[in-house]
Amino acid sequence: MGEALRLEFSGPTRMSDAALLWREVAAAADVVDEVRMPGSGLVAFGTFAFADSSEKSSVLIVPRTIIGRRDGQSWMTEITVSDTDALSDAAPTASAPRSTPFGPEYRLSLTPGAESADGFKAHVAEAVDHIVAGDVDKVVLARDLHGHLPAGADLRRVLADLALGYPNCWTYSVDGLIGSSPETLVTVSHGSVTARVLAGTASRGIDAASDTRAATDLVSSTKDQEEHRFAVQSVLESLRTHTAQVVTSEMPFALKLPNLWHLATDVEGTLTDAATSLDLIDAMHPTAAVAGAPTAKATALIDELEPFDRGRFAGPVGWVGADGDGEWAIALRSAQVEPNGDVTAYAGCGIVADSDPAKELAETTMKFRPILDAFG
Ligand SMILES: C=C(O[C@H]1C=CC=C(C(=O)O)[C@@H]1O)C(=O)O
Repeated sequence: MGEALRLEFSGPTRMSDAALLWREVAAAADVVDEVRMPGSGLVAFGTFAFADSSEKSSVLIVPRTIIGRRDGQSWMTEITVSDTDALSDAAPTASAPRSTPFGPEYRLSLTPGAESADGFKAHVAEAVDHIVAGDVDKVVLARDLHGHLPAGADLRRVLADLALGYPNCWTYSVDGLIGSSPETLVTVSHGSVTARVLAGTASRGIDAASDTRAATDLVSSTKDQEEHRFAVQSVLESLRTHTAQVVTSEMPFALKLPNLWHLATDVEGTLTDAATSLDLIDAMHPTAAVAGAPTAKATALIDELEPFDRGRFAGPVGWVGADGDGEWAIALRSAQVEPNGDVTAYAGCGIVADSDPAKELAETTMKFRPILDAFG
């Protein structure tokens, strides 16, 4: 709740700049932390733009008040900035913030934005041509939906729906970016590094038998395995300079979400240097799960084919503590809510040589479901 400190970044060095500045902020802070749990004490919440050239800012926000809960224990952290006049009214409050009832119910419909359904299929077909021609191995293409929030709409309604509907995902809300992501970019905790890589998707079955078949087919699909392999390789490569003893599950497993199945691989390693979670997101973003492979060629093709700025969609979203530990998800199944009420939602899919434009379009529809249901 509130903002004690807001740090903004942009351009290709947005994450390394954030890592540097956060070290300075943390070193200058006086922290009294009796709880000593991940997320207690000084914490910043962040969301970073996907592209180096994005118009959208990347931010680290230190709230004035944080209510934390972990393993059955709850705490409250109050944060003030002592040497800034503008924040001199940020004196700690003696009592916990009061809860307020949700605002009135509302519904929001989202309609195609800069990329129509037909436009998306045409771009997927173009991407397949590039892959077959050997220009790139995999590229992740997205489309966008737009809407406008009614005045005074209480976003907590949408967040509550997401959190309750997608309990095994990360529900997030940072500077207007909201969503429920199933994919961890990286978690850093006391020298250990973990990540969950997702790529490869199938719809849920309509009954138990067809659902099991959908999962089995996904695990044995060569198209999805290929899509997944690129994503795991990109994570392992980017972790290499900072970690040792990196282990992964031997075979990708099928991860069940309420709206779909994903191919998933868990990765675990040990930090070999003083890298913080911000240094790691800088090293890892963008993985092949959201950009493609090889990275530079895939991001160039995204720039060429997608008719919009992704903003913070598919960028890192999460938190960092004073010691640099933190948890960062990839901002998938997301929507950006602007202060004027404009809403843009995004969903994309990995395109490989065997991709079929109509199936990829259907996959984006499945991936929009968490956001559409929460607003609808
Ligand atoms: C790009 C998205 O999903 C990525 C993560 C999991 C599975 C994916 C896929 O199967 O294409 C994508 O790589 C998205 O949800 O917008």
